[in-house]
Amino acid sequence: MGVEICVEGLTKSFGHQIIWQDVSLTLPARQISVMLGPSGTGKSVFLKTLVGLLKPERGSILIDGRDITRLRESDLYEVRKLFGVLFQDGALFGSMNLYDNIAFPLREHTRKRESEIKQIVLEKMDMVGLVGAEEKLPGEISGGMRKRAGLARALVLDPEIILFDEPDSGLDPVRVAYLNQLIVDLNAQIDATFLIVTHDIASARLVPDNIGLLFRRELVMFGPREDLLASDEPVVRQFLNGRMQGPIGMAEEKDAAQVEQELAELDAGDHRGPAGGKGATGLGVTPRLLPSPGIERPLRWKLIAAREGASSREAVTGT
Ligand SMILES: Nc1ncnc2c1ncn2[C@@H]1O[C@H](COP(=O)(O)OP(=O)(O)OP(=O)(O)O)[C@@H](O)[C@H]1O
Repeated sequence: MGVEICVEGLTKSFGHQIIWQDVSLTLPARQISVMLGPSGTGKSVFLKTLVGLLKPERGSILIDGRDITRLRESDLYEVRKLFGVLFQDGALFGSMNLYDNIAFPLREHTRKRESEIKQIVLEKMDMVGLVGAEEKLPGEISGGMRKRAGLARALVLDPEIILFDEPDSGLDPVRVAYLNQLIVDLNAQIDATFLIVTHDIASARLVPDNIGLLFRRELVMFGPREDLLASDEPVVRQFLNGRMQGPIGMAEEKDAAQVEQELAELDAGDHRGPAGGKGATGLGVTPRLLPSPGIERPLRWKLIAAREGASSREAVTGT
C-alpha cells in the first residue's frame, strides 16, 4: 500500500496560457510531500491533473505502473479510487450530518452492509478526533472540524494516495498545529502517500519529507525537506522565509536588477553569512514534527525520529 507517483515532463495550459511546463518529480511511496508556490502558480491545477480531472498537454503521470494521462474515462474511474482528496472547505454536503457525509463514498462506491459502513465510519471519525459529532450538520461546526470531517471522508475507501488542497486555509494557528499533528499521525498509521498543497511556510517546514516549489511556470525545486530548507536558491530562500526581498513580487515577478540589489542587502544584513553560506535561509532547519506519543511508529518513522534525535544532539554539542 502507498504507491509512488512518477511525473515526467508534465505541461498544462489553458488556451494560450501555460500554467506550468516540463514538471518532473517523484512522490515517494508513503512519504509526505508538500507543494508550495505563490498564488496562481497552478498548485490546485497540479492536484486536479494528478487525479485525472484535467488533461495535461504533454508528459506522463505513472501511478502503479500505469500512465494515467493516457487512460480512457472508464479506466480513470478505477484509478481515482486510489485517491482520497481533502478539498479546501471539506466539500461536505450541507444538508447531511457528518455520519452520512463520511459514509457517502462507501454507499456510492461499495456494496457494503450498513453494519460494516458504521464500523468504518466510526473508526475514521475516531482517527480524526470526531467521535460524538455524528449527528452534527456541517453548518453547526467549526472550520477545523469541517476539515477533519472532510479528512475522515477522504479516508473511508482506504486510499493509497491522499491529496490535501490547502488544508490550513481559513484556520487559526492553533488549529493548523492540531491539523499538522493529525496529518503526521495519520501518515504513521496508514500506508498512504501524502501530497499537501499549501501556502503555509511554517507547516511546510515541519511536516513533510519532501518540498517542491512552483514558480514562473516551472517546478523550481523538489527534494528532501532539509535540502530545500538549507537551499541558497533565491526563490526558495525568499518563499521559505516569507520575505518581500527576492524574485517573487506582488505581481509574481520582479525586475532582475531589483532582485540583485535586494539579495545583496539581505546578505549584508544577514549575520549568518553570505548567500552561499550555510544557514543562509535565516531560520535554519526546523526539527521535524513526529507522530504523537502512543502512536506506534512504523520503521520509516522510527528512522526519522532517530535522525531527528541525532541532529538535535549535534546542534547542542556542536559535533
Ligand atoms: N478550468 C480552468 N480554466 C482556465 N483557467 C484555469 C482553470 N483552472 C485554473 N485556471 C487558471 O490556472 C491558474 C492557476 O490556478 P490555481 O488555482 O491552480 O493556482 P494556485 O497556485 O492553486 O493558487 P492559490 O494558491 O491562490 O489557490 C490561474 O491563473 C487560474 O485562473
